[in-house]
Order: sequence, then C-alpha cells, then structure tokens
Amino acid sequence: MALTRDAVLTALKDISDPVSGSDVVAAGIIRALNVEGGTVRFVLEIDPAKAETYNPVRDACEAAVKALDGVETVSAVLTAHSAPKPPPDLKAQKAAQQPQGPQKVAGIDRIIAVASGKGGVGKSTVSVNLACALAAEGRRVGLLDADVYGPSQPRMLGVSGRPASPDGKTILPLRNHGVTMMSIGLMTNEREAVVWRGPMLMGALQQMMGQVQWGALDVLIVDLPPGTGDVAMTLAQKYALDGALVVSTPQDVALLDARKGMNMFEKLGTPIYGLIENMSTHICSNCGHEEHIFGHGGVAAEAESMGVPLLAEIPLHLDIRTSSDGGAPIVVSKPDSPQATAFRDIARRLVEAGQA
Ligand SMILES: Nc1ncnc2c1ncn2[C@@H]1O[C@H](COP(=O)(O)OP(=O)(O)OP(=O)(O)O)[C@@H](O)[C@H]1O
Repeated sequence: MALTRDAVLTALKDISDPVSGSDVVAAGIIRALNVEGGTVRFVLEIDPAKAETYNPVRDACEAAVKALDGVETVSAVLTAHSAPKPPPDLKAQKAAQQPQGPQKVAGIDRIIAVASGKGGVGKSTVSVNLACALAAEGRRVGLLDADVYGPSQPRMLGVSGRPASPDGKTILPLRNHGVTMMSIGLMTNEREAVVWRGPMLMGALQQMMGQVQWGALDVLIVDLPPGTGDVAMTLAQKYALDGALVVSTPQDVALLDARKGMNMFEKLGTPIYGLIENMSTHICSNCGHEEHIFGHGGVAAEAESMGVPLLAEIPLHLDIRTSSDGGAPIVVSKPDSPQATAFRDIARRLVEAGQA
C-alpha cells in the first residue's frame, strides 16, 4: 500500500512535544509535510531559543516515520517561528553580543536582490541571465530563487531533482552553468499548493541563508517574488543587502509598481543599483524588424527622475524565452547574440563598479 500523509501524521502523534505536553501534531509544529514515493520531508516549526530541546524530538520524529512501511528516506528540519519579543535583557554584556540590524552571511561577500513591482515582467529571466553572465566573468555566483509563488529557476537553469541533505541539517545546493542555485520551491512538492504563512516564509528564508552550503561566493543574486511583500522586507531587515536591481517593462502600470518597489528599498536603506527595462523593444525573429510594442522611454525617464542608472534595455526576443525554457539561458546558449550582450553588459558594469 502506498505511503500516505495520514500514515505519517499518525506515526508522529506518538511523539510528544516537550513544550506543550501534547503530541507534536496536536501542538501544530509539524509543517510543510511532503510525502513523495518513499521520501518524507517536513519541518518542525519551533521557538529558536528551544532548538537544543527539540533536537531529540526531531530525531524521534524521524525514527517514528522511518519505521513505517514504504519509507526510504526521512528529512526533518527544525525551523524558527517568529518568537514573541523576548523580555528586556538587563545584562548589558549579553545585550552587546546580540546581533544588531541586518547581518552578513558567512562566506557570501555581496547580496543583490532582483525585484519587480509586478509579476511576469521578466525578473527571473534577468536574474538567471545575470547570474550566468557574472559566472562567465569569473565571479563565484549563487542564485537564490526566493519566489515562493512561482519558483522558476530550476527550469531556467536546467537543473532538476531535489537538493540533498546528507546530515539532515545542511542542504546541498544544485549547480549548473557555473552558478550555484537553491530554490525555496524545491523544499515543497511542485504539485502541492503551499500556503506560505509569514513565519514559515521567514523560517524558509533563514534556512536558505543559513543552512544551504553556498560555499565561498563573490555574490548571491536573490530572485524575489514580485511586489513588496514579506520576503523582500525580511531579507532586507535580516541580511545585509548590498543593493537591489528593479526590473520593469515599459508599460505605465508596470512602472508604477516598480516605483513602489524602489520606494520600499529606499525606506529599507538598500541602495538601488539600477533599473532594467525588459521587453523594451520587440525584435522579430524572422525579419529582425524592431518595434516598441509596450511604448518607449518611460523606464529611462523614471530612472532619471529617481536618480538611479538605467542599466539595460533588454529586447523582447523569442530566443530569450526559448533558451530559458530549455534550461540554457541565452547568455549560455548564444553568448554572442545582441540579446545576450545586453545581459553581459549589466554583469560587466556591476563587476567594474565593485558591486558584483
Ligand atoms: N526579454 C524577453 N524576451 C522574451 N521572453 C521573455 C523576456 N523576458 C521574459 N520573458 C518570458 O516571459 C515569461 C515571464 O518571465 P519571468 O518568469 O522571468 O518573469 P517574472 O517577472 O520572474 O515572473 P514572476 O515573478 O511572476 O514569476 C517567461 O516565459 C520568460 O521566458
């Protein structure tokens, strides 16, 4: 008989939660349970201050699930829920040791967020091509797909399969075209709709930053979800973001949303490295005829009025879409094409400015 979620939950009900006294399922700490064939994954969402207490609980949960018929591998990870504010710490010395403001991530020299105000404007396409172009410039590049609502980087970078976690604590990222990549989407089942609540999102982001073995990176590109939501805020507040790139199409409505995105970064104190206009002009793949189907000049004017550089005008070209869909972004599959050159120019510019 095939292994089911219910069978896993029933087994987990035998494990008690040391904090509430009830079982771990009733206590509501089992999250993101994913059963795929013989592989079972879930997280225990806990108060980070009680991580030590929960290590044996995690081991007991893993053992209970492993004992079920049909289970081959079990991965249970502790993630932090957003703990209520701790009482004020009166010991000055201890307070001095508390992390202050956004933190650097060990081994990662720079973090650049790629954002857009609106979905579908090509933020992921820009992120993956920029990452590949930076790798081609000899930079050690990571790409974090934080777009929980529509993770697309595994497909665009041509990687498949699940990241391994040999010790159940650290996560091995995937790698292709010289880019080290991890996607929050790989933590869930593709067909399973996941409702990402704020705390879970933060836990997942913290896991991505702290538990993924990125290795030494010159730059980590973070492909954010569209808009000015929780992920962008958490990222900028918790981690030392060096800069942000904002992608927009030329239409007024996209620009309006892009402005909101830029305002958010300004408020968070993150420098905006530049605006990128995507789908700037349409180049017919048959005759080469060029047409500004979404209008022209708006993004350049916006960049000027905001006082940020317009880093590139990327054309709308069939090759850009088909190459990403095929897992070898245009910068890799046709590096000398004018379309790829637009992305490579951004990469060179960022490297020259010491930003990547
Ligand atoms: N310059 C371009 N030329 C041709 N196709 C493009 C271009 N930019 C993006 N696309 C295509 O448009 C679609 C949307 O792009 P993409 O997924 O990068 O957008 P996004 O802003 O990351 O979207 P979301 O955040 O909503 O997932 C994809 O199919 C992509 O291949």
